[in-house]
Amino acid sequence: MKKTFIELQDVSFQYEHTKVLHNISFKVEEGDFLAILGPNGSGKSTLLKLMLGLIKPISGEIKLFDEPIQSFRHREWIGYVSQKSNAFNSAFPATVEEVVKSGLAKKVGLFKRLPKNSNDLVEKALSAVGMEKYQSRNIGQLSGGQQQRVFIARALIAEPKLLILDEPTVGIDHENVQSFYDMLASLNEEQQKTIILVTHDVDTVSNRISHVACLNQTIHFHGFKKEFDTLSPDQLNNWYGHSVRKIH
Ligand SMILES: Nc1ncnc2c1ncn2[C@@H]1O[C@H](COP(=O)(O)OP(=O)(O)OP(=O)(O)O)[C@@H](O)[C@H]1O
Repeated sequence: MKKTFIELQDVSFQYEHTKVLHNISFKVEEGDFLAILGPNGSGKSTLLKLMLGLIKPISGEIKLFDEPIQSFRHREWIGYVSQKSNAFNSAFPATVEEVVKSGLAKKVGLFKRLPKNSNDLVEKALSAVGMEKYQSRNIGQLSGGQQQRVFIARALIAEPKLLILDEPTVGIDHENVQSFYDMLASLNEEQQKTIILVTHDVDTVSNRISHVACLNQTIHFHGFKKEFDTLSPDQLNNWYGHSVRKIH
């Protein structure tokens, strides 16, 4: 039987007086490659923050790797790449290698000595995202998509079981989105990484994704990508609250 990595049961959340999430229940299992899809303001980032334990629900229960989130201690099992991580300007004084190495702190502790094989680990993480040739480049000199790959490598170096990516394709031009998804699919299939990403853009829900969850304050649909493809445009428009295009 597949292991459950994340489970939410009747989770609700509000900021002061604004209700954001209502009775959310769903599971993410080992091996899933899940896209959480929802319009701007639908609560996607809030849902990720709840899953990461950065905020607490007002009601409901969250489990990580079958343990209540309150007692879960293996933070290094979860790699998170936030929406704003690739907002570097070209003068930022850090190389790709340094950025990726900084991800080791999560595994070995902030002030501990880096392992002897840390250079090999950097190479391995960079090659998993197709960025091995950029090791000594300045991070600020890379494109948005390349920076995003480097930040995924920084998460990968701590060897997480689960990768959580907030709007990873923002800043990647249309021609490069497909190869970006191919890279994520190879992390999912060849390196057995379970992946959750959130996106507001229906057009970027690639065929490489295995599952889709549609979120707008609550979960309107959660199932295989193939089932998602059979939904009518009207259903999708209803959940979104405005007209959206679905090309896949
Ligand atoms: N710290 C906060 N305090 C009060 N309200 C907030 C806060 N953060 C988010 N919100 C509100 O909660 C709602 C959901 O925000 P959230 O960022 O989770 O949505 P999202 O789906 O990730 O949006 P986007 O696609 O624009 O990033 C929005 O109405 C937002 O204005």
